[in-house]
Amino acid sequence: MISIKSLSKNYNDNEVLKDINLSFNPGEIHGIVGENGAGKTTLFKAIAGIESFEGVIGYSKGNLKNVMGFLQTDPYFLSKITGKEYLRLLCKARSQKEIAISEKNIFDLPLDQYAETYSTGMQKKLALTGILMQKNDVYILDEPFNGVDIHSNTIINQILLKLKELNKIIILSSHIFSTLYDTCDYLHYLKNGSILRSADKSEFQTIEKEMQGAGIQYKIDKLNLK
Ligand SMILES: Nc1ncnc2c1ncn2[C@@H]1O[C@H](COP(=O)(O)OP(=O)(O)OP(=O)(O)O)[C@@H](O)[C@H]1O
Repeated sequence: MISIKSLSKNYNDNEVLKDINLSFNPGEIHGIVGENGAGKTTLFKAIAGIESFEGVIGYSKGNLKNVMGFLQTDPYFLSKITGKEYLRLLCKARSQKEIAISEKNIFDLPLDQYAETYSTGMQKKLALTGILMQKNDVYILDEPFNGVDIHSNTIINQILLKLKELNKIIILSSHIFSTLYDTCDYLHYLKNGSILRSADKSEFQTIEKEMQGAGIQYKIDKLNLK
């Protein structure tokens, strides 16, 4: 289990995360939803251990960093590294034995091409393939569906359900509610750095309505359109 207790984060005077308390169990898919700038990526970076924070993030099975795959919104690649080299590097980082990389190329990526020349969606698929090949226990996926074609979206959906079946911990963010309905067991609505509401599937619609309705009429009125 991952447990987050009293997590807060400031960037100078900007309090980006405020007293977050959450827990994630194996075999569960959790979705973090919220408007742009709500703090989703900051929360993910804190869990991934690449951002400082106040509070405690605990993992019941040892060092989280050694068993976690983090898919960033815009994955970073070293220059002049091919897709194949990248995947090999990630496998080596987990001391995986030499494996037939081309067999794992489920998104049909041009693996001999430099990763930096890939399109946005291809880069996301390469990074995702890499963390899947690592056979991690925990997956943190920042907008895994964004910029990815429909066919690949379906594949990612199925992968998530398979990971759940394998008792992994999965935490993801998305702005697309239909995909969240398909995959997530729980949703957490992050607003201005605080968890406004956590819900199981039976209450997803409440969160969707809350998010859709958040002051829209007031904002449109302010435009004073004529
Ligand atoms: N490195 C940084 N330095 C200063 N402020 C930052 C930094 N990173 C993020 N922020 C601020 O933290 C807040 C939360 O940003 P974050 O990227 O976590 O939001 P998000 O919910 O992931 O947004 P989006 O849906 O647009 O991806 C924003 O106000 C942002 O400007």
